[in-house]
Amino acid sequence: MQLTLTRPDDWHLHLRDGPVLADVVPHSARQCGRAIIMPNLKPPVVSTHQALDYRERILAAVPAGVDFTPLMTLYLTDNLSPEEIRTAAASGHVYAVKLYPAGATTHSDAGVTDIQHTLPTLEAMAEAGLPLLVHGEVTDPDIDIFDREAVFIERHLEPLVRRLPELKLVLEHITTRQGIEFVQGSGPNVAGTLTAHHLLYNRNAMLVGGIRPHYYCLPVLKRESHREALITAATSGSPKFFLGTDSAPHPQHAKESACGCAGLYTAHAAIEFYAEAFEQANALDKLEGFASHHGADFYGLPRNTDTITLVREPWTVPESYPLADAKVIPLRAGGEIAWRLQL
Ligand SMILES: NC(=O)N[C@@H](CC(=O)O)C(=O)O
Ligand SMILES: [Zn+2]
Ligand SMILES: [Zn+2]
Repeated sequence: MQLTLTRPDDWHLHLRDGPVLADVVPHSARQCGRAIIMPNLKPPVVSTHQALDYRERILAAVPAGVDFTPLMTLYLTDNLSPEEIRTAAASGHVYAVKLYPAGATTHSDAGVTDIQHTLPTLEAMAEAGLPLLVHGEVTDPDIDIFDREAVFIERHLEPLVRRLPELKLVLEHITTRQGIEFVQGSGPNVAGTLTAHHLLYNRNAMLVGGIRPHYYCLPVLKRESHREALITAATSGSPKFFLGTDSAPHPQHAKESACGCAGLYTAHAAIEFYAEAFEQANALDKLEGFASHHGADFYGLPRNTDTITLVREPWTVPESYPLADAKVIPLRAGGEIAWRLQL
């Protein structure tokens, strides 16, 4: 069996920086035409100038003969100015701004402490048509980690959408039924990305039979009823939902630790994982819209014109991939994947 689709794009990707680029960029570049590159470097990408420099370093790691366009983003802080938004939009290479609540996830210390502080900047974004990408979790220590997405929507996103109804907004890596309902209940300028791992796994994968750090990410995997809501949305054909892997490489030692980092590495087989999830839901006919059309349409970019082909031919994922002088343990390490990308 074979499946040919318009080349997908990844609307949420972490590539990191420095020598690891040479190891991780080729994985995404062989599948995706474009990717929205997350700005949570250390220090974060907070200016157009930094984003353009980072873009050059990514391009230098794209293998010869491969066409891959990094779509850069800025990291929203309490201090990002409306002027910088206009510069970013005019650069032609910055496509969105990322909101991390301070302390919510990996490298988010510089994040926003109060969305109210950023309103003039968000207004400039609405004017420029630059989307706000949201890591939607509260950081309030009183809120249970499994409830942090739902509470963020109620406390912050719903008021924000009421305050700035014209702002384009993407709720990233949705993990709950409440996240899906928020996107469905909002206007056409509000969309959501879904990761392959949240479509394939519930929290048992992380916690049954031992604690499995390579399934730990933020927002954390949720219970099965939430996963089912994500699958229903992804396979619904709604243009509001599209592919964003959130592939987030961490060195093996940083994850296999008493305090392991959040993030799953899925870029080595992203489209194959999504194909598996859609096949399980009997909805392979909906994969192309989700992976290759809806995101480009939302961002107002042309769809890719070339195609990829997946063949139903199982292969075994390596136990690890190199990550500069360390290793990254990919999702499904040592296990089988049903679909293979034909090169
Ligand atoms: N998803 C994760 O668990 N981690 C991401 C950050 C993020 O997307 O929140 C990372 O940068 O490692
Ligand atoms: Zn995030
Ligand atoms: Zn992410």
